[in-house]
Amino acid sequence: MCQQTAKPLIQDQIVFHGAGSMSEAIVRGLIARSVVHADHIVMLNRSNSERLAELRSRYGVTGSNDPAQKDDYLASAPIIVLAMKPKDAAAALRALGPILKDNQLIVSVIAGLSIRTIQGLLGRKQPVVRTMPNTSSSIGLGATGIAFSKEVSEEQRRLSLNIFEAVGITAVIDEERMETLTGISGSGPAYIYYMMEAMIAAGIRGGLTKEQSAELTIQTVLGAARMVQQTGEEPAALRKKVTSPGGSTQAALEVLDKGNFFETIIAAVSRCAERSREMGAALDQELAKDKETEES
Ligand SMILES: NC(=O)C1=CN([C@@H]2O[C@H](COP(=O)(O)OP(=O)(O)OC[C@H]3O[C@@H](n4cnc5c(N)ncnc54)[C@H](OP(=O)(O)O)[C@@H]3O)[C@@H](O)[C@H]2O)C=CC1
Ligand SMILES: O=C(O)[C@@H]1CCC=N1
Repeated sequence: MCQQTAKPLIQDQIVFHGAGSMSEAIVRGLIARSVVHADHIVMLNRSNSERLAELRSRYGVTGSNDPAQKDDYLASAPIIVLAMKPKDAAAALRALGPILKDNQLIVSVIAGLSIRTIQGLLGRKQPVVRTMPNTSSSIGLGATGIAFSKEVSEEQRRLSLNIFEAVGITAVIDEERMETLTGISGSGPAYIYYMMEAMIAAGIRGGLTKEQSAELTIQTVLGAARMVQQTGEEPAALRKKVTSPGGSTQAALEVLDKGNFFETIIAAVSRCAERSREMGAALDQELAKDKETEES
């Protein structure tokens, strides 16, 4: 019997410009869900050859840090995902602009970097999709914020949504809200991991084995998230159901309140958003430098 292999949803080549944690999370998710075939994925970095070898052997993707080869890939790919650290973005965009053609889609995952600054540093009005994913994309449970520049065609919108819907949920938002979203879902996994670290440590201090403490913590976080999702009840209502008056949970929550837990989380989200804006402003200054050089 002839076996039918399903055609991947995305047939276009995707070039990841930057081959770190975030690129890997997206690539892993795309490949695991057969949304893009590994043959159509190219991962580029600046210099780390060992990392490229690891990605090649793990996912079967193409990897390169050879400057001429990288330019060839970048000059022809219909989709380029910008995934370097913000501090490396200005130089990368200045070098990228002159080799691009009009219709190549730029998808940025870079925190703080605005569509206007991307187009300014490229020196051309390229179609740009600004996104803020998170590392849970690697297991298909990502949450990605998306904003489009007006140059993005309907087909390119669909294509970029396909990429991120394949690795989790998406929220199309006004670009001005991207920093707040970063504070919630982009960086959010780190807050949850931090809380889990503390819970595991507390279990160990109380005499549980490391394995027991970790397993119980994981299941508790998983169960709590699923309860909110599946019951549709507000977190506050579910919290009340755990909290018997005068009981142990109430005693624990009183300690959290003494540490101003609720407002501390809100302050952390707010500082995260502010830091994203600061990183964006630093990249804006790079653009201002380009304009000054042009004028002088
Ligand atoms: N990690 C996360 O949870 C999230 C990250 N992001 C965003 O993703 C971006 C990448 O973060 P992350 O993956 O954690 O970073 P990493 O440090 O893990 O990876 C950065 C990658 O960029 C490469 N790089 C640097 N300069 C260039 C260049 N000029 N050309 C090509 N590649 C280059 C590096 O290569 P080499 O190692 O060879 O120098 C490396 O592969 C950031 O802008 C961040 O804001 C967004 C959402 C979540
Ligand atoms: O820490 C950072 O800057 C990036 C952005 C969101 C998650 N990590």
